[in-house]
Amino acid sequence: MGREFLNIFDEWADSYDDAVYGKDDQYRKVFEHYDQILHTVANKTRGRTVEFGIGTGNLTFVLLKQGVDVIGVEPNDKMRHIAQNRFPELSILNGDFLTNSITGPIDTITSTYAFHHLTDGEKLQALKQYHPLLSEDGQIVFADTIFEDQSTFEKMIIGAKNEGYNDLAEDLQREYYTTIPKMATLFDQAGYSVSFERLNDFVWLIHAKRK
Ligand SMILES: C[S@@+](CC[C@H](N)C(=O)[O-])C[C@H]1O[C@@H](n2cnc3c(N)ncnc32)[C@H](O)[C@@H]1O
Repeated sequence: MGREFLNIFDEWADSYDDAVYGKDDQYRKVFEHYDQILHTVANKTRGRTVEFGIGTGNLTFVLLKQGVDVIGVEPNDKMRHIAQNRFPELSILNGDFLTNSITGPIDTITSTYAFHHLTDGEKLQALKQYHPLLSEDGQIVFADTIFEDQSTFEKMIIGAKNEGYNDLAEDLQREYYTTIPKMATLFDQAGYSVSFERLNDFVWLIHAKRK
């Protein structure tokens, strides 16, 4: 479940790092301040940490540099091999947000640019699944594309089309991007208090603690 977009990363794996560092016009705004976003997430991360959807390992790199005890989880074979070659010593599991062999206690669950691969129903399921695995002061620190409300979301799709960014417009309509009010409800229903902080025009920091 939540694995329906994995084939996109078979194609994207080799050029993914070019996109995050501004070489793909369509995604320039999505990845604006990418390194700063990774550092914002890493600076909030502490203790035994699980990172989902590590991709080529860019957040992982920052976490390891900061001495964080991290376990990576990545379902796409190509992405996982890139990351494993980059960090031969690191434990990187073949799993996803919902199906994995992670056991608690975990102090931080983190992820960047990946939680939108789950439907809102699956997001709720994942958040409920993590609750008993988190230590008493455990936390979730995500950065992902999310919109203030439905009308902002629709304007971003129209904006992408007007710019001729058809891949981006298609992506925004294909994957499971959600809105802040909906995400806040999901965290509340799963037993967390949550806060949001804007990191660029598309991406917000989502920081949650067990209630
Ligand atoms: C846009 S990339 C983000 C990579 C990296 N976290 C970053 O910030 O650059 C999304 C990653 O999420 C992974 N992914 C896709 N579906 C997933 C799922 N259901 N559970 C966990 N990871 C998933 C993809 O394989 C890909 O590596």
